[in-house]
Amino acid sequence: MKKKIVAGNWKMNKTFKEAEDLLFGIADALISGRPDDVEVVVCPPALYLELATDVATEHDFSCGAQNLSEHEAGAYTGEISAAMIRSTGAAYVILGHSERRTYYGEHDQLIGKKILQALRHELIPIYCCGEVLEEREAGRHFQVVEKQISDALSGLDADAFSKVVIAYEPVWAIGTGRTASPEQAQEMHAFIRKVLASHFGEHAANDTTILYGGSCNAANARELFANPDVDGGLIGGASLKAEDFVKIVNSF
Ligand SMILES: O=C(CO)COP(=O)(O)O
Repeated sequence: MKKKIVAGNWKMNKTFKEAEDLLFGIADALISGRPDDVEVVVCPPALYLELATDVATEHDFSCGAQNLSEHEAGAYTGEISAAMIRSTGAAYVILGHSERRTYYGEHDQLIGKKILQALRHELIPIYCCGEVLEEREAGRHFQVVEKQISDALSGLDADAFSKVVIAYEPVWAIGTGRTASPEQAQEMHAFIRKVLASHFGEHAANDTTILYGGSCNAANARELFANPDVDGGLIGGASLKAEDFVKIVNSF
């Protein structure tokens, strides 16, 4: 089912005490007011997931991880499995983020395996796609995003899309302060829905929640979320301050 979501990707930030403060800060700010129909998702480093889900359960928000292993279990030093993440009470997992593609060599085929692994363990993948600046300037952004979607999601049945979130994150907008314009975001989100319809059917297109990510903040969220195909945001920097993050939640 398509829904409104605001998700915070903390990336590799916060010590334990800082994470605790931020989680309680978010909980407090949400108590002061929030729209009923927006799901709030917090994605801290995996180390803090159990703590986060404890706070989240009491304050009606959800949690997600930032990555998982494509393997089930076993001798994979340093990896974290889907079952482990699910056992903390987390409901979501960010997969295919451009930072993982760039710094850790993740590619669509591997990400596709991780998506299936997430679904197998009842985690909702937030699949990130988006072009780099060169690709946009060359007019290849639609082609790039279509390929990322068809390659990584090719193993899914049409029914799975009710349990998949897509985040369009143009790489040139991530952490740069340069946001996609509301028109650019809407244009790409509508295109993603068209791609989903043509590869997986109308249901997949209508069921899938599509978030925008890339320098989304309290000042520009309202304009971005006002677009018919923008179902919410995946927030990086602005999710690290409780007040800013909850302002974004209240931008619908
Ligand atoms: O990468 C992002 C979320 O996953 C976006 O990061 P910023 O909001 O810091 O640009």
